[in-house]
Amino acid sequence: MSDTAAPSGTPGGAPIVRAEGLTKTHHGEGAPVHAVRGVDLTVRPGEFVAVTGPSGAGKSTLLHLVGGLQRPDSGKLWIDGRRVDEYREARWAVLRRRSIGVVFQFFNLVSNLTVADNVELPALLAGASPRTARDSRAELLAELGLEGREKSMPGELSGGEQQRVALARALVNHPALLLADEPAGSLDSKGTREVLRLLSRFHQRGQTILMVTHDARMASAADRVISFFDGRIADDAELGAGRRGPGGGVSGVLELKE
Ligand SMILES: Nc1ncnc2c1ncn2[C@@H]1O[C@H](COP(=O)(O)OP(=O)(O)OP(=O)(O)O)[C@@H](O)[C@H]1O
Repeated sequence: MSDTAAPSGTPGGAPIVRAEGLTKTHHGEGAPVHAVRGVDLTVRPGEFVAVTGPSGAGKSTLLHLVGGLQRPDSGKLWIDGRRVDEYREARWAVLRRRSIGVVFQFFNLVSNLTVADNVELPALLAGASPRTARDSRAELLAELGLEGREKSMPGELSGGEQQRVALARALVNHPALLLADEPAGSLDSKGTREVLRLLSRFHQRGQTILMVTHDARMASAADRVISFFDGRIADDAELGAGRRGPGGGVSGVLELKE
């Protein structure tokens, strides 16, 4: 297989994520922890996939491998048709800037930059002109209900607002893949509903999403739910087509009360 060729034969175009036999063992203070033990995974364009499972099952490690935040010990990984498992950090950084948005449980905004700068920075780093970065930032912040908060510092915002800024930052470069690691894990129920509604909205517009969550309601927003147990995929279930609205979204989620 060449460096850039995607595995063929997939209806509807090349997968956004394709993993074969991914493994990762953590070497901490105690015994080695086999967090990911030979995972095969395909995520197709436009899919919203939730990964659930007990604490310590290896869900976050899997997400970190897919986003290049950690390196696999073995296995192959393609992102958007490119073979990436042997990329070094500099190439991963470029790939993440262009093709992968990430949101984390604790937002990870740059605390001494304004909301506007937090969102514009990845666009500028990816080569957008200042004007394009500004326009994209303004459009996303308006869409996410954050108009008027451009000059605020992250610490002045609620958790839900900070997570919406993090979502804007993750999406500003129109990534092929959005990775979300417990995106509502530190939010109250209102913040959780907001994040769920926004993820569903972006998914309806075609955004491919891979999300780790403990929360069954968050998982129910996805097309597909992968149960992760002891470093392996224990179950991989497509949610029924009957649950989908006309745009491909899940009607139950869209009906959630504001
Ligand atoms: N950097 C690390 N060094 C050592 N061990 C680690 C490291 N990261 C994760 N682990 C261990 O690997 C296992 C899997 O962790 P991981 O965070 O991937 O699981 P998880 O399913 O996401 O758990 P949770 O839902 O609690 O976040 C756990 O036993 C964890 O303690």
